[in-house]
Amino acid sequence: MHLIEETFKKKKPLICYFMAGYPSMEKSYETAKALIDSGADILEVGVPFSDPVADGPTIQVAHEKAVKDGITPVNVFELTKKIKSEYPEIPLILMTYYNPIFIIGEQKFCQLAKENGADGFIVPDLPPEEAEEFKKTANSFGLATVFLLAPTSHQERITLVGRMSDGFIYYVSLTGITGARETLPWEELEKKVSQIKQITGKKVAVGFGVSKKEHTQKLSKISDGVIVGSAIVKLQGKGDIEGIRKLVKQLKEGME
Ligand SMILES: O=P(O)(O)OC[C@@H](O)[C@@H](O)c1c[nH]c2ccccc12
Repeated sequence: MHLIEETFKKKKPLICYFMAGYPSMEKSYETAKALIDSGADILEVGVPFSDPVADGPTIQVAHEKAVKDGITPVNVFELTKKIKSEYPEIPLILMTYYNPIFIIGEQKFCQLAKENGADGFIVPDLPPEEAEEFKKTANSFGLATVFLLAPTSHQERITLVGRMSDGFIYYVSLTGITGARETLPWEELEKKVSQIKQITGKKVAVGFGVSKKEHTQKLSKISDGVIVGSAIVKLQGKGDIEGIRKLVKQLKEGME
């Protein structure tokens, strides 16, 4: 069975996003280790890109600095390889905009991802309607493609994503960009997640805005997994590895 699926079978995972190469290659490796050692079940590895349209200020800054420092997909693959060799049981999902895939080529990108320990992809600017070819290629390498749904997604889109998404569906808690929030639209969230689960029969993990234990506590009751990004990346940028450990432990506490 695929590693992502297996992880969801065992528990409701805490999925942690961080940016590769930020604020340095070494620090991003330390970040990954700290995330896993303090309880992250799945990592989303951010691939730096010059025009991250879905990202809020915190992650934008991370993209910008990593790009300026010359971090390339090749560097990201070096990092995933290193993480995978140390933590073979932790799924690594590359979170990348489509452009780097386009430049390297779908076939080659998937091959490199596979060779370097990745387990799948989330490509936020590749709509499922246009992803048939990429999914086919990724799947031929045994790599998962995870797709997103949002509060604005209707039945037809939900059905399509249900068919296209491997392992789980990423439900975006709110319309807008990534970034830690004080509160989430709980009522709508609960309704939508159960609707998606009912239509697709797939696991649904929720991300966007999650920043504290109170959030993970509520989300783990109404969904199959929780995704956290900006709250981590903020600490990552300061090189605050201890802070990352503390945060992940707290978020994880909410899920037990
Ligand atoms: O940062 P947040 O609000 O905690 O949300 C997770 C998110 O960062 C991560 O999954 C992500 C990073 N970049 C993205 C782009 C699109 C969708 C999702 C993402």
